[in-house]
Amino acid sequence: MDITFPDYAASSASGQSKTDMFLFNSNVNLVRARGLSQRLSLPILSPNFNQEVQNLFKQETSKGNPNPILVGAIPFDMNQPVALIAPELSERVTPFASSLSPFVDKDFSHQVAEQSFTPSYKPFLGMIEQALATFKNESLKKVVLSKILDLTLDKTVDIPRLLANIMGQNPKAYHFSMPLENSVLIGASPELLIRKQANKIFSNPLAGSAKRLQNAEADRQAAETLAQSVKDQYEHRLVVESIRSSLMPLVESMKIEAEPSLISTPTMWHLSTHIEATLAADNEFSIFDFIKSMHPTPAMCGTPTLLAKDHIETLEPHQRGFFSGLVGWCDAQGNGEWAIAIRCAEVSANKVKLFAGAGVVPDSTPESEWLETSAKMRTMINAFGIKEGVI
Ligand SMILES: C=C(O[C@@H]1C=C(C(=O)O)C=C[C@H]1O)C(=O)O
Repeated sequence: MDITFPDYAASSASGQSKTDMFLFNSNVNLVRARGLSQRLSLPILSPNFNQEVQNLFKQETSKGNPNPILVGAIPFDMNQPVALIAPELSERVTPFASSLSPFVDKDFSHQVAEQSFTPSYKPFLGMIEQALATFKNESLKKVVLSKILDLTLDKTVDIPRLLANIMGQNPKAYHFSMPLENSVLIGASPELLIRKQANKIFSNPLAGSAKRLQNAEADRQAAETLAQSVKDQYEHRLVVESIRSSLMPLVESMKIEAEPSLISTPTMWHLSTHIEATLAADNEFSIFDFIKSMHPTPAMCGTPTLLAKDHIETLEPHQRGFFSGLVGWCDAQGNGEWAIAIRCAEVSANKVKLFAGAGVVPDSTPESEWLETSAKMRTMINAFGIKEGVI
């Protein structure tokens, strides 16, 4: 790679890094990649997907790359094509926390020229009401419904500067910047679907949310209320149970924290559970086998999965694309990391799409789901330095 890791902050701050650069940082691994050697764009559920991945790695190795990787994004709907590439150049390093969050760029700001929600306020409330009515006569337990905020900004977004600001404001998040065909998918996700390191698997599902508050005492109260909330604990349990049952047939042993803990981002509180599993030494699973079995979890889709997915398709007026899908990387040995594509934006020049979803269960209320989804958009609103009250 032409830029060594320690000068990353400087290069991104001075705009040397281009919008065609892929970056994924988990604070365990920092992966940067540039250029296209090969593209993979079939759905992950295609019967020949794993074979295509293997062929691609073989070809990369025969081109003289001893450690090829695949980087990119997997959509919410696994029947849609992935956007994965084998890059021309890549590097994977262990990041040093001190050089990862260069600074919060106070001068980075944007004005909003136009904005619109899909669905807008009233239809969003109607969508949640329809979901609540469904709980009464179907076996649906939870469905995650989302909205999109389309913004037209006063100027073209400087992607490297936005990325530096995302990292500065959210040092503990999974940072990503992924070039798509006509846009860049960029964000700071708090949620890890899977990290695979040799025969160890880690997952950190979140579900159950509360907005952070300015006043320290009120903020602490909000966290306390979330921890005690029967509704949020139920929403969370559905996710953990689903991950447990999808991992069970593939692993030798599994450790799941008995109780969820509270985690915070600069804008939200969440209930979080750490899951760790060990695979049999002679296992031949690829990381994509785990993804196919785990994704989409009830944190992004609902319970039961297929029924919830049908309801999402009927109720949401928009296509999710890569939102609530996955962003990450993997190598030919089956190691890799995939974060959930939330708290992110799709940026194309001065056009920005923000996305946020919320888990709806029988105790949900339409207004609070509207407020929760708006609060989740704050991560990216703050990263763009948008000061006026758009949400
Ligand atoms: C869907 C999103 O967030 C997810 C939904 C959550 C919830 O419903 O409480 C919490 C964290 C995430 O798993 C999002 O941020 O858009």
